[in-house]
Amino acid sequence: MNVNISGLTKVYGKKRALDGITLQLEENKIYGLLGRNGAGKTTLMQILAGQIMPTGGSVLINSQKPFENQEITESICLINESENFKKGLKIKDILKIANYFYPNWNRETAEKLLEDFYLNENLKIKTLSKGMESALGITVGLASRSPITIFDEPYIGLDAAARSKFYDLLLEEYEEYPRTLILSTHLIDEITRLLEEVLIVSEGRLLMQKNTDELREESFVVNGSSAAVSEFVKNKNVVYRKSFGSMEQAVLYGENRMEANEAGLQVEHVPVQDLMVYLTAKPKGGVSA
Ligand SMILES: Nc1ncnc2c1ncn2[C@@H]1O[C@H](COP(=O)(O)OP(=O)(O)OP(=O)(O)O)[C@@H](O)[C@H]1O
Repeated sequence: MNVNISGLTKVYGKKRALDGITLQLEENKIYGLLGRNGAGKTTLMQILAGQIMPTGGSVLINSQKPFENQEITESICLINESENFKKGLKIKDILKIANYFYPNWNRETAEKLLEDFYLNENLKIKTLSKGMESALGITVGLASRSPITIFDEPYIGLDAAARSKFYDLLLEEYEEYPRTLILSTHLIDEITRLLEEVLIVSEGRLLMQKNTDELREESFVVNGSSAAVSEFVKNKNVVYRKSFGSMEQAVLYGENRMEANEAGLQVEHVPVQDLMVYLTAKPKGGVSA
């Protein structure tokens, strides 16, 4: 399913949660939706999933508006950080509802994932720990096999081993049954390897949409003498700079790392999480994609 978002705004009272977002998502890719607290990620995902209405602009999924449009919403599964399931139900009830709601629901996958996360179908939602509830959300999200599956920080309470299992299961499922996956998380460096494209949102605006490999190639840290670094960064896009005595470090975005090598500077990789922090820092605000 293709997603076309144009000039999308969402206003809550005086707050512009989304402020003119334009982007396209292609079918069967894994996207990372990144940004600081309050950037507008959840709002964007809820609009995509047809759960809330935009204030302005348009969202078209296969040329249709998603809001209260069952033909579209049954093809989208949004798993939130918490409160995905009614407390009084049992896990097996959730699976039955999911089977009814999602046309591509796969019962065997759900059973396998429950086993992988050591969850018993007879447990009531209200007895689940935070981590167990997250594992159930992940199970429903992956077993839904929805053409657009969105995970909004789905790892609350999951320990590092369970998160790592989630990432592996997600890749396994995606390889076997490709779909569009949108992941939003603050644990950015954990998921970077999964992402084909990175989207960074800041203060309701899309700051960047880039292929992850290109992003890695075009962003880097240079270290060297202050004189050499100052000379190199002239007229370049520097997103962060720090001095240590006579030495200096600079982080560049959208530049050619070969030039830094040729200038004799020490060049290092910059983690996407750090890059996001630099790009969304105030007062600089960021740079164009
Ligand atoms: N229902 C609402 N009523 C009023 N303001 C809201 C509502 N939902 C979101 N907002 C505001 O809109 C802005 C964007 O919120 P949103 O939850 O989309 O951000 P986010 O990027 O998902 O943040 P986080 O990473 O902290 O979850 C915030 O300033 C938030 O306070």
